[in-house]
Amino acid sequence: MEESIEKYIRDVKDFPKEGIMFKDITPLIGHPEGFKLAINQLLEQVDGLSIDKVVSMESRGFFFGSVLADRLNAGFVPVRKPGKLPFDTYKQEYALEYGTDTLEMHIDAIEKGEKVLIHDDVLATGGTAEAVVKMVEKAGGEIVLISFLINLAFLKGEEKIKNYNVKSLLTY
Ligand SMILES: O=P(O)(O)OC[C@H]1O[C@H](OP(=O)(O)OP(=O)(O)O)[C@H](O)[C@@H]1O
Ligand SMILES: Nc1ncnc2[nH]cnc12
Repeated sequence: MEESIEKYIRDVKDFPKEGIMFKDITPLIGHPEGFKLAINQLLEQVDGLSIDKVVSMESRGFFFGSVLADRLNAGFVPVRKPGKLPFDTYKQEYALEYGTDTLEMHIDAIEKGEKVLIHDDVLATGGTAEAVVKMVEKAGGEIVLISFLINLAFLKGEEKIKNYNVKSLLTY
């Protein structure tokens, strides 16, 4: 059986709020062998798909998203929290497992018809991923894969992005 990244994920109880079991990926990225393993497994998920742009969300999505873009010879598109991107942006509100927020993406970051991989570390309620999907589609991008390290399946986030090709390395 293929080695799992699971041993590098730390559970932190009641962070950032009581009742949340936080999946901490800092041990994963802190161990070179864990980081490499995760990168290689994320690349296996892409499995020959041609990708023009990798889109990832601030901030934990950036850890792997930019590496994937380099390895796939794709461009990298940061989706950021409000007020951080300097040029004109699409804006999308969303609900989180622990609050609400807005995300932004530059309006010229994706060209019509470009093939897009959306990557984030964790799929929880799916609000973040759904917001990013909406902005990518507003820009005219074609979403070929939405990839995660971890799917917290009990939060049913996949239902919000059920019409897409969704893959995760670990499911809880
Ligand atoms: O599926 P959802 O319920 O929308 O939650 C998943 C999102 O929550 C976390 O980000 P967070 O907003 O905590 O920001 P961070 O990456 O900057 O820590 C995580 O990195 C995902 O982006
Ligand atoms: N439980 C959780 N652990 C880590 N990241 C998250 N993002 C949303 N919920 C999370």
